[in-house]
Amino acid sequence: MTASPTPFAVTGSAVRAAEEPLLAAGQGAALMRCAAWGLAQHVLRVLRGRGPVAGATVAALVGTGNNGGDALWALALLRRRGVAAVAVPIARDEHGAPRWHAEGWAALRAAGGTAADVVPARADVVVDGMLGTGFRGEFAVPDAARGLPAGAAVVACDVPSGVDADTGEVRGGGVRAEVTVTFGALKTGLLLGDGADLAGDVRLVDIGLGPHLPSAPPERLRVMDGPTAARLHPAPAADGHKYTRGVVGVVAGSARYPGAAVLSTSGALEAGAGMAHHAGPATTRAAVVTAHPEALVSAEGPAPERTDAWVVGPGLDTEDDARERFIRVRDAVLANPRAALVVDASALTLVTAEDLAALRDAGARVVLTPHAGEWARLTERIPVPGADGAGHAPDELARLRAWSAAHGAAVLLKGPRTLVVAPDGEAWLMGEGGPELGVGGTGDVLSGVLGAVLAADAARRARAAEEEGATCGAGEVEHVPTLASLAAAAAWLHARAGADQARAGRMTAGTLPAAVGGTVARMWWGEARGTRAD
Ligand SMILES: NC(=O)C1=CN([C@@H]2O[C@H](COP(=O)(O)OP(=O)(O)OC[C@H]3O[C@@H](n4cnc5c(N)ncnc54)[C@H](O)[C@@H]3O)[C@@H](O)[C@H]2O)[C@@H](O)CC1
Ligand SMILES: Nc1ncnc2c1ncn2[C@@H]1O[C@H](COP(=O)(O)OP(=O)(O)O)[C@@H](O)[C@H]1O
Repeated sequence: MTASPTPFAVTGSAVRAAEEPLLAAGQGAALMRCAAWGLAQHVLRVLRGRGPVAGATVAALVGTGNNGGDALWALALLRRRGVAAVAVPIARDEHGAPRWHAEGWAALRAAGGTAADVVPARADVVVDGMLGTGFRGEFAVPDAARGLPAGAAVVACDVPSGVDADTGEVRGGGVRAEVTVTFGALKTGLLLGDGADLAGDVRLVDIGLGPHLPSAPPERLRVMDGPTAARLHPAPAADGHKYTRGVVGVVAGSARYPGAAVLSTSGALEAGAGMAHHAGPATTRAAVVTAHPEALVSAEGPAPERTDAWVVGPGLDTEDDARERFIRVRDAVLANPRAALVVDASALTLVTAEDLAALRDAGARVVLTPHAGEWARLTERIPVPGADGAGHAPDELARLRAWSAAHGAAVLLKGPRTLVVAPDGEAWLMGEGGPELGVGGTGDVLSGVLGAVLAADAARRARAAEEEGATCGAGEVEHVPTLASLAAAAAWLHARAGADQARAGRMTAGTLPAAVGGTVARMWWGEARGTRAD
């Protein structure tokens, strides 16, 4: 199987930096032509979806910089396809002449395009070529961009105007696009925050920047997808057994919240754990074995040295013995830091900066899994370093990275766009799934899925280390999946399962683990054996 490359995004600033050597080598015009050609192809695609191309009208709102230049060149190409191409400048000089890319306008005029003060009411497509990666300060929406024809599709050139291509922040006004055609690389600002809401369907046009783009964190934001998740959570080896598939310790649930123990343990088992061992009070132990006869249960949990990953937190009763239960898990991981640790739900209110420091110093692989509210409360207790008085660093991704780096633990911030960051700045976006997951208990399931994915990885590492020892280190050192990538893969599996089960008309967290099982089975063994989520 040839591995498809994992999608990624970089900041707009990184793209600008990547362009610099090419601009210095006199390739600016060629880059722009390339971008304009890609933009024109996507506008044609939109036009074809609406009717005949010849005779259609495309207007572009054109700014003063190269973003406007792209739009003008694209209009010139479209004009040659029989499209009525109209350029609307958004800035004029003191003599009333448009301030825009001179060569682009000359090309459009030569092709038979026209200029106008307003977007014609008959426009089928409006290209937003006002501001791209050069956007600074605030965007005051010009009159020409207000009240666009209701039937026109808006296609943004590179970045919707008003969106910060680095962060997704919208400053001043912002343009809402149906399609954003972006050049050189996906921009992080199109995948995060309000920028993601405004960008619509994002299409990437390769303009040959690849070798010049940054390859390392913190510039890259990787995007989790199915093939990548499948590589990170592979089918068990033919000679695999329960220990090589990973043992998950699940410290969850309480007399008050027994269901969380069931959901988390079910998530671990259905995601393929070799064994799940639940530690809890009699009530939760009974509930877990009733739901899963294959689960092990005890008051104290599995032996630290036999455990590959621990999940702690879902449904702990913080008015009861929750801190003691958390400490037992922390100490088990300190005793065997080969085991990964998932800190979820109630445990997010129990973990201290000192706990995290001890775990980091022991080399443990820790992932905290807050939703937005838990993240806000966590960072009140354990602040983001460098945050201003209001507790705000520049943007969410930067805050996550700063916190993770300071405390040596990965963070998986749950939500409609789940983000995972690791202490070295590695970051993943998981955009799979939708609001069907927004029901109580789905996070508990995720904690178990995450435990299983991390346990499988820890068990594989242990086995590889043993085999390495047996061959006196002669073997090749394999690529080691990172903690952040594994966590993002688990979130992808969970979200895909949610989408699968929603399509099948099931909407509760209780049925989600079975859908996880179906999703994993399809991933491992193909459609024929993966029927449960259908
Ligand atoms: N640099 C290159 O070689 C390439 C650039 N490309 C395009 O060029 C764009 C970047 O071009 P530029 O660097 O010229 O930047 P932009 O065209 O994004 O914007 C710069 C212009 O907008 C003005 N401006 C900035 N913030 C403003 C605000 N808040 N309100 C009003 N005006 C504002 C600036 O004064 C400047 O005139 C990219 O997004 C992409 O579309 C592509 O053609 C590919 C090649
Ligand atoms: N609108 C949404 N779109 C996509 N995923 C969502 C949405 N709302 C919630 N989720 C996902 O659902 C899960 C909810 O987890 P959590 O808030 O911990 O719930 P609980 O504590 O009830 O188990 C997370 O994986 C989150 O990413």
